[in-house]
Amino acid sequence: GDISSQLHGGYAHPLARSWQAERQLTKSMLIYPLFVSDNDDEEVLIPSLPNQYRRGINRLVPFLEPLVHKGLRSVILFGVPLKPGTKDALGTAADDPEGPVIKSIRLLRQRFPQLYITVDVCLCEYTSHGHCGILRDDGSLNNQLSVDRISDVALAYAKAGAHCVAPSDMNDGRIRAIKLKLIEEGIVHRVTLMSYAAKFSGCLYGPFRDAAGSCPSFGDRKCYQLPPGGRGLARRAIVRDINEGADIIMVKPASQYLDIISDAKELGKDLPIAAYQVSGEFAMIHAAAKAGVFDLKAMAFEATEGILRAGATIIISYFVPEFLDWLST
Ligand SMILES: NCC[C@H](CC(=O)O)[C@@H](CN)CCC(=O)O
Ligand SMILES: [Zn+2]
Repeated sequence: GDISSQLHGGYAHPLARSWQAERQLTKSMLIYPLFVSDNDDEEVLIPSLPNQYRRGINRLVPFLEPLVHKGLRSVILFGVPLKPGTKDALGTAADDPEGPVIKSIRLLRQRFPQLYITVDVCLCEYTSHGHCGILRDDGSLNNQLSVDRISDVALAYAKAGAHCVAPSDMNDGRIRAIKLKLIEEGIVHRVTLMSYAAKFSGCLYGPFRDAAGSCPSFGDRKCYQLPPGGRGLARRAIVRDINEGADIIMVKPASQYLDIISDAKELGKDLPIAAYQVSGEFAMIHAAAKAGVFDLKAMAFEATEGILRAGATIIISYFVPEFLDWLST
């Protein structure tokens, strides 16, 4: 038949099939989420998040040592304050110099000099109301107070030694505020600002909230995380955060938002794009594999193929320990 109709020859061999992909998954693309609590010696399985644990600071090094040896390059830290009385309306504990996050930043920088330490910046784990900011009397986010507080927390983490701060709060203008404080402090040259620029509200964060104890005590996050149908809003938020000084743009969740990842790559073609395969995506793949829908490893890889194809070159995933075993580079 007509020669232009013949495509099979271009992917007849496994290597030729791998050449068809613009981006290949490598260990250096992977960031592994860690839950660090203020109970120094605990190591507690998180029931809704398969194989994931909440750990106290004394359990981090023994856990990470073999992973670093296998090629783990980066982690993202989430603080989980468990001590009663820690939470308040302002999320005061978020930048407690004796808190689990700041102590872990110092420990990991000292113990694993090559490990790139990313730190999530938010207040929802530390506020009594569980929202990602400081509230007005009517329960809505007070933008000015929230942005002031979030940028103070980001600065504290950066001063403690974080290579990267990643504000997941979704308050308007927090990227600009963080960038300005890093500049004023004279450390902007050594701190990456990764924005959760397009982060959508929805039902895929449940297991994380179980792990982090970060459920909103009332209402929801629909007035600050993006509405799932808001493609235009996401494009506007991505452009805004690039203009406010973000060094990396993140889209979250990942597999249900591949068009947004593609938009982020188009709008931020000169920046690395990150994607967060969230707790619900991860738990769903495990649950389906357990139900016999597909092989776990095959689906873990197929999900990342889509995320890479859409344009991400950084993936935050709870599968990272497995990928360190499954990948050769
Ligand atoms: N700061 C918000 C945390 C947010 C979940 C939520 O909206 O509660 C994500 C963490 N950045 C959840 C991540 C996940 O589900 O894996
Ligand atoms: Zn939050």
